[in-house]
Amino acid sequence: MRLCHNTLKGYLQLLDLKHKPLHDVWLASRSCSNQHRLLAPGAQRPFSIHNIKLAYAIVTRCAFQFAALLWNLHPLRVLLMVALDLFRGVFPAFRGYSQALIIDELQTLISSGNYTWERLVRLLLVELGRVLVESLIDTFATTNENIVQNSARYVMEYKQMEQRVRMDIPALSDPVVRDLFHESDLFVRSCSGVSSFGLLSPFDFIRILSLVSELASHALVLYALSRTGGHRWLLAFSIISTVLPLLLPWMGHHRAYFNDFHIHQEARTAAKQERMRALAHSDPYRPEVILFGLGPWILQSWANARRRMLGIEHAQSMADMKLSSIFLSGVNIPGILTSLQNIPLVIALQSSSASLGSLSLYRNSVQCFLFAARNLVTTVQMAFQSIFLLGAFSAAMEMEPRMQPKKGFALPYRSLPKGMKLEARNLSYHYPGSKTPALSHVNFTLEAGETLAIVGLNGSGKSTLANILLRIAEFDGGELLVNDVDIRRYHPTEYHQHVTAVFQGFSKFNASVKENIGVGYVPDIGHHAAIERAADLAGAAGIVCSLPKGLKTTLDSGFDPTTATAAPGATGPINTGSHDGCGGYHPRTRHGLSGGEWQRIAISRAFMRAHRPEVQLLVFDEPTSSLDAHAQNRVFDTVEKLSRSGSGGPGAIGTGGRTKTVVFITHRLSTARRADKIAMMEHGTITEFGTHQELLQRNGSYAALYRASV
Ligand SMILES: Nc1ncnc2c1ncn2[C@@H]1O[C@H](COP(=O)(O)OP(=O)(O)OP(=O)(O)O)[C@@H](O)[C@H]1O
Repeated sequence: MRLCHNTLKGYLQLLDLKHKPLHDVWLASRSCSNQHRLLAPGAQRPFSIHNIKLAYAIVTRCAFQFAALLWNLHPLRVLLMVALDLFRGVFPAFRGYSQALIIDELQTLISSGNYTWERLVRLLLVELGRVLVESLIDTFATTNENIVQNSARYVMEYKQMEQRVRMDIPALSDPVVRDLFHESDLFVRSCSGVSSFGLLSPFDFIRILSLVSELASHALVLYALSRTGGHRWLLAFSIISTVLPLLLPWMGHHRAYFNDFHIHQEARTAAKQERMRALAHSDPYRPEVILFGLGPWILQSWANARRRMLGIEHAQSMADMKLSSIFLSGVNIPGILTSLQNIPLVIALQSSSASLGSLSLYRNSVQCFLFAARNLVTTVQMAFQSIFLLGAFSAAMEMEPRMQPKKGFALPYRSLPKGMKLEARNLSYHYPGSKTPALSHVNFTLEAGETLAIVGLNGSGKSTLANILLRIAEFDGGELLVNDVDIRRYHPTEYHQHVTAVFQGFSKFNASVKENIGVGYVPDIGHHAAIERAADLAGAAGIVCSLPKGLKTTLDSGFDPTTATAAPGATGPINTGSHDGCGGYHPRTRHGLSGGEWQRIAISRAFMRAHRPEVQLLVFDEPTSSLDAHAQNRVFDTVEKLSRSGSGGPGAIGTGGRTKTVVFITHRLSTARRADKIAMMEHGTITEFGTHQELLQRNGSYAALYRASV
């Protein structure tokens, strides 16, 4: 009755898992015995009943999709791959049989003294043919498998990147989502055998088939031999002595490896060690490392982390030693048991009429069985871990960006002729994990075509407000109406086509000037004229002309994510290089730019699309903080022209009526005077809002206005 109850409970749990979102099943596999903690992303899951149930739930939901993905790539090749893997499994048994026939023939030759070589030569030729066919099939199977594997990796990498670029900031700022993508990435990389689990691959599932067929073929040979020889006890002895060495390392072996505390401590220490190593190797950080004399501190911190790491590794190995006992690890028990397998052979040789060939086949089969069984255990362990990564991959593919409107709620963007109308009502926003709000009850209305300057102290929420207006971040309270429609009803991708911006922390790419500017409007990235026009509007034409290769000059951002060799603010050109396909090396020069020059490149990027008729909102977050007074005025004059229609038809700029709304963020009240309206921000809220004149009247003077903002 009790058993029945437990079975029912287990079944209901499985049913429950079946209905849980895949993401939740994957997350459950990361739970530790300490309920408040999760296993680090990429950590191995313990082999427990709970995890086996989770693995089963993942396999039943994802294996078919994964198989379908492979099938859709190359149906014939996949079929061939599975068939050949099954077929290759029986090769070792064939090999043993063929070699046993040769040994038997040799034994007959020697014992009978009848030297007719004809049959032996025939057997040798057959063996040669077998080796040839085996290696041909092996080569074909490996090539076929590589093609399937590479295609699968291509498709999965593509899907993974597609999801990555689809995700918005609210989704990616969730640490669980970041971990999910991390494990999904491990799964994709594991397709070519590269992952934190070692030589793991989703193709391990297929390798299991091959190992099972190998085991079955050896078992069949052993069964046939022991039946004809009549020595079943020999077979039993061989099996026990074969299986025991496999079981020994497992006996009483709860590895410290799976200890939650050790996993977390190890992950933290490894991260610290890696941070210090990166700091020592990185050139972008070099000026501050030198200036602040960070060398000894880096060394000390790295050494502490390294020593702690070695301590953890030592503690783990001691725990392993304790569990499997010093005696067992000191004496080569598996070796002794393997040599014990020779005993039945010697007895059989003396007591029966068994031939030398059949005994050698017997010995070979036992050895191969042992080897294949060991491989199977390792492969199953790997495949078990792979299942959770597969779960992460499939769950990541199901993720939806958080800012996407639900079906039925979405509306197409509605344009107004004069630009974008913005209306914030009690807008509030908390950064994830932050106790104090970055924005709190922000209220303002900006009519279409008006210019708004947002002024405030550091940390008052200006950039956060800009990101919300640009639909980069999602607010968590209040309302934001764009052209009288709730902004959450617009699809972010569509909305972004109607805005352009210069971010305070704009991107600097290690790429040509052309690409650095052209990404502002990708359809025109190849049009030199469009890029030159944008650079000219931003006052960057002179910079481009002075560069050695003009628009084609490769810029140095000061940060290289792959090699981390470039220095920030480098005054001279830096040499990096690229390898050609023929083993040659071409040194490539990257050109550094000053802070103000980079800022003009970023403004050019925003100007690539600012003139386009569909663009209705221009947001500039501290666009001129590094520019001299002359350049600053020039940029603001251009922004003014860009926000008005010209006489040259749609897209022309000039002095006509307003067609775009402009929001710029500044610390300077003198700059803010250029705007139609000024918003003074303090502690995440707007304390003053109105025209320049209104604010002056309310506060009396600039000084009072400034004090009001402080
Ligand atoms: N990613 C983040 N996570 C948590 N808090 C953040 C994050 N970014 C900004 N904040 C906090 O939100 C508040 C507003 O930041 P915001 O960048 O909007 O200020 P700002 O007015 O633009 O400042 P500055 O003039 O220095 O650019 C600050 O208190 C800041 O510490």
